[in-house]
Amino acid sequence: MNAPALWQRYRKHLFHDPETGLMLDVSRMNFPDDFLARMEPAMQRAYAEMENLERGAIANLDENRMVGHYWLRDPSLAPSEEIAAEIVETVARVKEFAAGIHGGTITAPGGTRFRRLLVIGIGGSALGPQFVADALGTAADRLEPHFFDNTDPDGMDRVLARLGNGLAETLTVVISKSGGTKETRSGMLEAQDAYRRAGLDFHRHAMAVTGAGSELDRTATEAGWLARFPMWDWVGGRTSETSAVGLLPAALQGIDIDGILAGARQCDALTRRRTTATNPAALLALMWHHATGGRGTRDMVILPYKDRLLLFSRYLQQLVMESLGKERDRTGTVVNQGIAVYGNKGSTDQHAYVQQLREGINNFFVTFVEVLRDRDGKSLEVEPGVTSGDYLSGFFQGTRAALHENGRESLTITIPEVSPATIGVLIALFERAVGLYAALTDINAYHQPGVEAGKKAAGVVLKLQAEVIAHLQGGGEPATADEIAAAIGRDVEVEAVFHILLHAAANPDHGVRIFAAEPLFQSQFGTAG
Ligand SMILES: O=P(O)(O)OC[C@H]1O[C@H](O)[C@H](O)[C@@H](O)[C@@H]1O
Repeated sequence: MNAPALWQRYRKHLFHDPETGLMLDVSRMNFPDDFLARMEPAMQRAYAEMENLERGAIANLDENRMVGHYWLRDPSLAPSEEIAAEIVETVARVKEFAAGIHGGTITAPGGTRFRRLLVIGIGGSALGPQFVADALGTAADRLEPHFFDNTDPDGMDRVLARLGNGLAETLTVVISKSGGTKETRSGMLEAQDAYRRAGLDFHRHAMAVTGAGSELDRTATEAGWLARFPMWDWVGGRTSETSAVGLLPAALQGIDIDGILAGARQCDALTRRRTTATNPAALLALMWHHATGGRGTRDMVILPYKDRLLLFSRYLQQLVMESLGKERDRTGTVVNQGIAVYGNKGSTDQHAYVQQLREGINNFFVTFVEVLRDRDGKSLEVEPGVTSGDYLSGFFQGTRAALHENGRESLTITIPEVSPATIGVLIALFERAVGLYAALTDINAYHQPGVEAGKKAAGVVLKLQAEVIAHLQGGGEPATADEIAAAIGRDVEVEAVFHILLHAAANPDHGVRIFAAEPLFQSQFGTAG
């Protein structure tokens, strides 16, 4: 297609909303001229389904739950006065608590002002807060955010080292919808121990965001933590950024959460439209369907040309892949659905994998995110008449053109700047696009049966570990993994026994020693000493 034809295609399909500044360009996606018309009946059915969802239908049938994240930014949509009131009250409490911290009416013991924030969570209880904290953080942040988002001891030590002697002025927020996630519980116990070792009362520095009555809720209540904020069963982890999960850490950091909510609300109104050409989420969902055949045959590469949006792809990996990556569709048919998501930021990624995108296997489509504003204020000229921001924009446009010239598809989301409102827009845009795409492909986007398997398997490993360690601590001569597995009647699990022994021998915690041999699996293990 020559330049005039491309310009015509660009103008024909360009979505632009003057109020939010949001633009969506799908012109470099090679969908046939009749594609949108062919998909319209299915799209209308998806709109109808989404309207029912917003009215409070049990849209998550597998867990018999409503799906209410849209109500979080417009409580008037909630299906009951009670839910609407809970939403309004929670936002008010979040803002009130943050104001108390910032104003110094809520302090650590001895009147110490809180200056740092340690958020402990994983999955949807960390990825959204991390994305927003990075995207909107500045040197003027009221509390400096830090995260435990894994059960990695060294990872937590690194964060604690950065906090140094600052635990006394660190407020810890433990986030877990279920209240029972083991990684988050490990993080809480590790943090609690660090406060203890610093001679501090953890409960006077701790808050929780969790489901009412959960294990975490009970812990926080019994220990008298500073505050607890609710998570509801009609908000999924990966769609919880506009609930207290995201709003509390953001408000404590000093971010304008009303701006985030307003942007999301405005985008929700746009993506509620039933005229496809004017609905950016519908256009996104249709482009995903075109690019992947509704089967996930191509990967979604997220390429924001803005450092502040570096974590957007990690956030979208959960939102898209945990929603769409399902074994069965809603009829029970095995479909093994999903769309893989990866990417970091441009132009940096041009020096990493864009080579493959340009010339290699054509198994992807790119989602560029263009941010028009370069920075606050003017830039210096890095060349006569050229700024670094001009280069960034030039590299975005050049990469988009270079991919197109070689038959590689891309779409471009443009926002005027990175702000609370535009971050709210981006979050809401993809939440809706995922929901609409799931409707098009008959998937329940709102449950995650697959993650339970991994959790159960971890429990089996830890039970086996207890048997192995007990056997070794019972004395006896050093023995190989084969001999130990046989001795505890676990011959079949000998490989797992071997991994358990290798890990135990690498750490001082269980008193296990390796007497190394080659090949390695003939090494013997015994108790140290
Ligand atoms: O918030 P929590 O209950 O601790 O759950 C944290 C995460 O756990 C699992 O991985 C779920 O699949 C995620 O959707 C959830 O965000």
